[in-house]
Amino acid sequence: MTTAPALLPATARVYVAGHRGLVGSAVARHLAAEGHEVITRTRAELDLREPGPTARMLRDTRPDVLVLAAAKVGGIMANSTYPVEFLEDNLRIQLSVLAGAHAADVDRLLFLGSSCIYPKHADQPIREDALLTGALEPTNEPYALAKIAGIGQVRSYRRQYGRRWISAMPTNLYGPGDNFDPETSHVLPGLLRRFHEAVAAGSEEVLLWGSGTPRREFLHSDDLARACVALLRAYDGPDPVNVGCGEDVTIAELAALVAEVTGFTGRVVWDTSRPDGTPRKLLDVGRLRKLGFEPSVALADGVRDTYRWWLGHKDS
Ligand SMILES: NC(=O)C1=CN([C@@H]2O[C@H](COP(=O)(O)OP(=O)(O)OC[C@H]3O[C@@H](n4cnc5c(N)ncnc54)[C@H](OP(=O)(O)O)[C@@H]3O)[C@@H](O)[C@H]2O)C=CC1
Ligand SMILES: C[C@H]1O[C@H](OP(=O)(O)OP(=O)(O)OC[C@H]2O[C@@H](n3cnc4c(=O)[nH]c(N)nc43)[C@H](O)[C@@H]2O)[C@@H](O)[C@@H](O)C1=O
Repeated sequence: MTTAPALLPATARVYVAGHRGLVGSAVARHLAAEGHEVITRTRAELDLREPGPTARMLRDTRPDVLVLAAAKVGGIMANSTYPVEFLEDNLRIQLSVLAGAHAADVDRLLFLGSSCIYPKHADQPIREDALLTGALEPTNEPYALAKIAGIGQVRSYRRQYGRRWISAMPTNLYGPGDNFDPETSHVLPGLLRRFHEAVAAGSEEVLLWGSGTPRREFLHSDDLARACVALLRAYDGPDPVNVGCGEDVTIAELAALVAEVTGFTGRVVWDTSRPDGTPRKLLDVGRLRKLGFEPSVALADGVRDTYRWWLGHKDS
């Protein structure tokens, strides 16, 4: 009787696509710390939207495992302002990377989607089977559609070719290496920067977006990386797996925490001309917990750690 090879052999060579990003850098760090050879290419070396060069690189390097953490990513305003890039760049990256990985016989592949693939008014906490049961949140529908297509690609390669490929759906992420641009970032780095600059300028007031009432769940990128490794090691099924911490906060509560961390004591004013986005997207993380994963970074610690990182890097 032959047994299937281990899902993540200790000697596996792993290509981390997007290794300079928030997620890719954390995943690459964790895999390297566990002794894996990590293969990387910068965007200047390889534009993953291009199928020919992507297929050639994969054929030449022959990774055993691929983590797709390269994508067009951004906060609510970036998604609303550049819907074409959020749809097309992501579709193109997914098409060229997955087809190239199949041609290069990559045994294990982890595709990263996002909690925004679920319907805007899904029951909370959101289970994986809520996928495709209702209308999406308009501010990020193009991005969500590309990510839903990616889940479909993974499932199709599994069904037609027996590939041991999987999909993970992370909640909102943050950590060292995040994007702190005030217009295109996600809320957490955006708030750290706004509050920091208000303190530096001696301002009494900080202007934040929306109403402050939407709820979001935040996971540190180190926890996400640990979850990715756990999934590669233990999971081999067609359904996506939610990755979160199981708790959420309102944006107003997050603002209070960031004010405390940055030392801001003034007033918060809400700019309701900016979108709120989805009212709530707390993930049901039961499936991930069954694999033995528990997050280890508390939000307050993670925010402090990310603020420290940014203070050390903001001028470089
Ligand atoms: N951040 C979050 O809150 C969440 C992220 N995710 C998912 O996690 C994954 C990683 O996101 P995150 O790390 O935050 O994103 P980042 O923007 O931090 O990193 C994305 C990486 O992809 C690379 N990249 C983008 N386009 C191309 C391209 N055409 N060719 C080659 N490389 C490219 C970027 O390269 P360069 O550095 O050169 O720009 C960057 O290294 C994505 O799939 C995202 O959807 C899911 C849920 C939440
Ligand atoms: C990860 C996830 O990220 C995005 O969805 P989002 O969760 O809505 O994104 P966000 O982090 O940008 O905002 C969260 C909330 O925070 C409020 N908010 C207040 N003040 C600021 C602020 O200064 N910046 C930002 N960005 N938001 C702010 C903002 O109005 C909103 O109510 C999509 O890309 C989606 O596709 C996706 O996958």
